[in-house]
Amino acid sequence: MGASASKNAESGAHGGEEGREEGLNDHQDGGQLYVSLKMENYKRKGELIPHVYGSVPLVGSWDAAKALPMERESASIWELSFVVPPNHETLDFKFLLKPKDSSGGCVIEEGPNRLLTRGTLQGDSRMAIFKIDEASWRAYQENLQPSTVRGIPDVSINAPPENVENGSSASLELDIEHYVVPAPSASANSGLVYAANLTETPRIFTHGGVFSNMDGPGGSPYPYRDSGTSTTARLKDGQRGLFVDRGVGSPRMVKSASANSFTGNLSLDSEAKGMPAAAGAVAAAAVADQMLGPKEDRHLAIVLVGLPARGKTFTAAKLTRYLRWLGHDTKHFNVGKYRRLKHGANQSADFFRADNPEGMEARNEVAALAMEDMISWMQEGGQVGIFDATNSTRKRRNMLMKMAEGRCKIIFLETICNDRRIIERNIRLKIQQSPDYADQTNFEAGLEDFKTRLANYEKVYETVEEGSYIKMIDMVAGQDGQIQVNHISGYLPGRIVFFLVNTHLTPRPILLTRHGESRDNVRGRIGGDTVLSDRGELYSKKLANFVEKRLRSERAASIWTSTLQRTIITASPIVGFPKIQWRALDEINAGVCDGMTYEEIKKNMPEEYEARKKDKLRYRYPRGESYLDVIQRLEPVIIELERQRAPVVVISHQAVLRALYSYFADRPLKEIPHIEVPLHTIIEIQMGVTGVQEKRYKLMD
Ligand SMILES: Nc1ncnc2c1ncn2[C@@H]1O[C@H](COP(=O)(O)OP(=O)(O)O)[C@@H](O)[C@H]1O
Ligand SMILES: O=P(O)(O)OC[C@H]1O[C@@](CO)(OP(=O)(O)O)[C@@H](O)[C@@H]1O
Repeated sequence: MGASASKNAESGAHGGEEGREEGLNDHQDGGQLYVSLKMENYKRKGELIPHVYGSVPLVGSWDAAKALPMERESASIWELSFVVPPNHETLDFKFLLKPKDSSGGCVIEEGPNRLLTRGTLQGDSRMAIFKIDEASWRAYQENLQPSTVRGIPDVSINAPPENVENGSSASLELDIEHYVVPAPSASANSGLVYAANLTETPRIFTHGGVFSNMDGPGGSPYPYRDSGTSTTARLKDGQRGLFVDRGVGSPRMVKSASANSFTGNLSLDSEAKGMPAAAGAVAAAAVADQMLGPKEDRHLAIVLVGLPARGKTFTAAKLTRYLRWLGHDTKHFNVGKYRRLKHGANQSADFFRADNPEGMEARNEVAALAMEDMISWMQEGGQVGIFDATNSTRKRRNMLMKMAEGRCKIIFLETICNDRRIIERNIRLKIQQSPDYADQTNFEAGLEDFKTRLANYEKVYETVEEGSYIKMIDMVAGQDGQIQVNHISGYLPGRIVFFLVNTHLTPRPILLTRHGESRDNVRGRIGGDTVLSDRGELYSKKLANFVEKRLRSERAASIWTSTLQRTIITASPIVGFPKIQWRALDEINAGVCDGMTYEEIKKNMPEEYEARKKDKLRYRYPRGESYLDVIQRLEPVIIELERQRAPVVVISHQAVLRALYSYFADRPLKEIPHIEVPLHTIIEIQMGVTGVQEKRYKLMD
């Protein structure tokens, strides 16, 4: 049994530990005491209601009929709270069980009376034993440290104290580089790899086919250099047409291991149609589309349009990452990759002339091949295909629309940039990054060739005026950009527009860290709302020191925390930056398991333990959340992180940071629950013009 007390009747968070009594006496001088008694039983499913009765009128004066019923706090935890004056007379009490329907008599717990003096429970906490089968109830001691953060506003800022050293015992080396540790191999380093290399490989390669180059100027067999694949293209003379193995691949089905996960009520038939691995709004929209939408609308093709070096591949990669993270089955098809594999990576600008019939035919052919691959994949269950090429003439777009007819819905996404300086920078980046110029040792010659290629495209470029489209106009040039949309409707297109409106290229760091070690971390208890351990306190000071040094030269920055006190307290020594509490950043809700150790869950709720072990991503704690639920509620956080132009420090929790990190690092959903996010370590995500880069600092063990 447990009791907690504080001066404030609003507190009383529970953390769950037996035998701790600290913290009470500090809060008993005057005012009222908040007392919270808790009982826990996993086996009884509510036929018996625990009550409290005792020596004072408040709890029935030992009259069982007047005993106070406890309230159900979760599936297995019952709670009774009341307020007493700090100098209240000693309260003797006992727990008793009464049947729900008041039919039979009540059962009073065995053993001596329990004693509450000045809000403190006297003696050892002990199990409550009743003389009926399976009726020993766990009575556990609460976290007695009253919240120190309740009632602080959602946004706050603490100014630097005058002449006060920021925690001398926690001072950092002057050089923060001293704390750098290697990032894991699958880290967030898209900025170092050209995005097109990571796109889909033609099926002809993945399914053992052979690429023909008869109609292209490529010539003899060549090995293809591509950091994203190890594919070697073999060319076979005299072979026309392309071999695409259509008999492969199966729908990506989501099978739920947990009865509570979102597919629980869907028929196998609708599962087989390939629902996304998602919860909440994404799942609801997917179900509605399956049931109500026209068949072709179940698959969406985002077809990029734009001149070279306008950020098409960059945007396509980013959108792919976002949609995948939300749980939409999404693939990025880059026609340039198909072209390089079929015709070689070093075509000169001539290849791209509109009056070069061979070049035109070769380019249309690879575009058609990529489109076919994309549609085949959709027919096997794929949801969103991102088709990345210039598609800069109406004729090419007509070809694509014809191919898509009755098979998928097309939305054109045109990137337009009128800023010469940005285009010049993009061109230089392309020469450095694109495999097209990997063999070109003379940078200036590469530059010249690319500019001629660009001019060839400009001659015949036709902006999109047909069908459904989204135009991003000067979106990276500063605040003056705009998005134009035409004929856009539906859940997913709406989300895509919202995402694109908020993204930009302003370089800035995002620092992700867990709170300092909490008392529950020390005890191995999950969830809860405890304060920090001594080591956790030390980390909070080191973190403040680090943030001050790392963000010294930044004009603006903000600190985001959850609403749980371990993150708020971790942020408290940071001064001079606004702090914002986000409920969305709260740790995964462990529902009825909140406050337990993993061992306790294994022992008391073995089915839950096993179900989570089997499918940690989809498993939803009874009355709590799954990782997929967490991802859903983090979507506004991701949008806001994309929208912010100043640095942000996010102080949150293990599960939440796994989900956020996976977005930046483009890690598959299934890996999210297993990503390592160590305590006392800062993951710095640098957003910039080439993508995302990661750096890690470990401030202490
Ligand atoms: N909307 C945009 N407008 C202009 N430049 C952009 C945009 N988005 C990204 N960029 C920049 O363009 C650079 C080149 O982009 P890339 O995607 O390779 O161009 P494309 O695919 O159009 O040839 C990127 O590294 C990025 O810095
Ligand atoms: O999903 P798993 O691996 O259980 O990790 C999430 C757990 O991490 C913990 C610590 O065990 O997070 P944190 O201390 O960062 O708030 C728990 O509160 C939370 O339930």
